[in-house]
Amino acid sequence: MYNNTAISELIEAGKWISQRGWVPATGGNFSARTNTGFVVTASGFDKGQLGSHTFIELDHVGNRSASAAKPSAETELHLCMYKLIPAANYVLHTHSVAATVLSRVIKGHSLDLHGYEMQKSLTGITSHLDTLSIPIFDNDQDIDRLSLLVSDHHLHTPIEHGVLIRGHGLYVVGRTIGEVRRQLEGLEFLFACEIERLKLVGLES
Ligand SMILES: CSC[C@@H](O)[C@@H](O)C(=O)COP(=O)(O)O
Ligand SMILES: [Zn+2]
Repeated sequence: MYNNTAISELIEAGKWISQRGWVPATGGNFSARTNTGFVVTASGFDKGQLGSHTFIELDHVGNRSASAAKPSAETELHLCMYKLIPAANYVLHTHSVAATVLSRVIKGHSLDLHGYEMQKSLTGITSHLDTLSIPIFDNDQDIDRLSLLVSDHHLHTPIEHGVLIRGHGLYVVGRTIGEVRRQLEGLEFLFACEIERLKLVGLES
């Protein structure tokens, strides 16, 4: 993947994600694997108004070439995903209301969804009877420590679609820009459904 292609795809994705309200107030960050490493959004920009100057190039181990802009504060989590999941070529991190609230309301270490036809929008899920499990990690301002936790977890339970960070947001991965966008949209739909369901039946159901 060439840097310019990746950057254009992420700029487009950023507009779409922002229109849906999933990256308010500069929240969120995006990246794509490239021939030389990966590109990640620079820190503190509105992710709905990205331009080529709002991306930072990093190599395979996360070292960056000299640049005036600062890479995302959560770059280490993107690097972590690329190291853990060889098939992941895109990582989108969003801060939707649904992901933020649901990850707080569920007290355990995973959100387990079943019974929804739309689970099939996630790669590898073929039935509403399957369980779609998204791990939840407690938020931590120390992103290196959080990344280590994610890496340790992956050793016994491989991350397939993404992870939730409690009270913070979602990280979703994909092989292509189309796949990562579909998985993000599918998960957001399911999170919204699950919140509505829990409001009606209560947390224990
Ligand atoms: C707007 S506060 C959110 C940030 O702390 C962070 O969680 C985030 O997603 C954006 O950080 P950034 O450094 O712009 O990539
Ligand atoms: Zn964030």
